[in-house]
Amino acid sequence: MRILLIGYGKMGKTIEQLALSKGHEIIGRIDHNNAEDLLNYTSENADVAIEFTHPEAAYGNISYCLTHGIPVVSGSTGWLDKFEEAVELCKKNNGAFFYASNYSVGVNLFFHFNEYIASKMQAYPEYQVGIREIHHLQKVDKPSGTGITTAEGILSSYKNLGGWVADSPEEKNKLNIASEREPDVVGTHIVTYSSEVDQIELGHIAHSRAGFAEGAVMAASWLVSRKGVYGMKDMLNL
Ligand SMILES: NC(=O)C1=CN([C@@H]2O[C@H](COP(=O)(O)OP(=O)(O)OC[C@H]3O[C@@H](n4cnc5c(N)ncnc54)[C@H](OP(=O)(O)O)[C@@H]3O)[C@@H](O)[C@H]2O)C=CC1
Ligand SMILES: O=C(O)C1=N[C@H](C(=O)O)C[C@H](O)C1
Repeated sequence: MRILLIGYGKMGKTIEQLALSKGHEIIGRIDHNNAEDLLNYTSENADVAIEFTHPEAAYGNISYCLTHGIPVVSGSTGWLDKFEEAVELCKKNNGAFFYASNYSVGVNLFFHFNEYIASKMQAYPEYQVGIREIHHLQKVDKPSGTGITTAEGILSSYKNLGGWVADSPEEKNKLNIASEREPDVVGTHIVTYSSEVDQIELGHIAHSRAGFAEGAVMAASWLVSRKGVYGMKDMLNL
């Protein structure tokens, strides 16, 4: 595949290495400094774009791809207030758009088990549920996209909780997502059910960015022959 990398930071570089090792071609690398070079790309020269940038930049990059016939795989977080607009744009342009807050297969299994556990735990109100996410110091958004997806998985069963809150454990009728920032932590997510007498935990710890890159390149290969809006549940049949 001829891959256009939009975002050439930690993820862009990890994806490049993996994609080259699998025999793909990187036809362009876009970052903050050469953002206008995006205008050089269309469906004529790019088979797919893989976009990992910044909350402020993601929607613009995705909409460019969707309006220029380039299938786009995005992993950027912190921009999802515009997600429905991206979905509409994709439909209007008969485009192809893949989004995941986390491309690791392990995290998507964690999402699956998280939903199952929540469906059982909601019957036991003596357990208070909470989420912790821990990331490196360079992360610009919080809570993490993965933390928010985890919260949505719990809230689909916990109808009595009126949404999630960030770093506000005192709001007892909401699901708290606690964010911690520490040097060199790739991405850790832990769901805790805590009672007076015991505690149950489900967690995922990423040891490197390789799992995110694997999933993103897999999604790009999967998307190029499709039209529509997709996520990891579609690709992995979860
Ligand atoms: N879904 C998933 O599985 C994962 C998602 N992420 C998410 O991916 C995103 C990127 O993460 P990461 O690579 O670690 O971050 P980095 O900060 O290392 O890299 C971000 C890159 O985006 C570039 N960028 C910023 N603004 C623009 C713009 N306007 N146009 C084009 N490029 C731009 C930056 O350029 P410059 O350096 O010049 O500013 C940099 O190259 C984040 O939102 C993160 O949360 C991360 C890991 C996994
Ligand atoms: O910024 C990161 O690094 C990560 N971001 C994603 C998120 O916000 O969930 C995924 C992963 O945890 C790493």
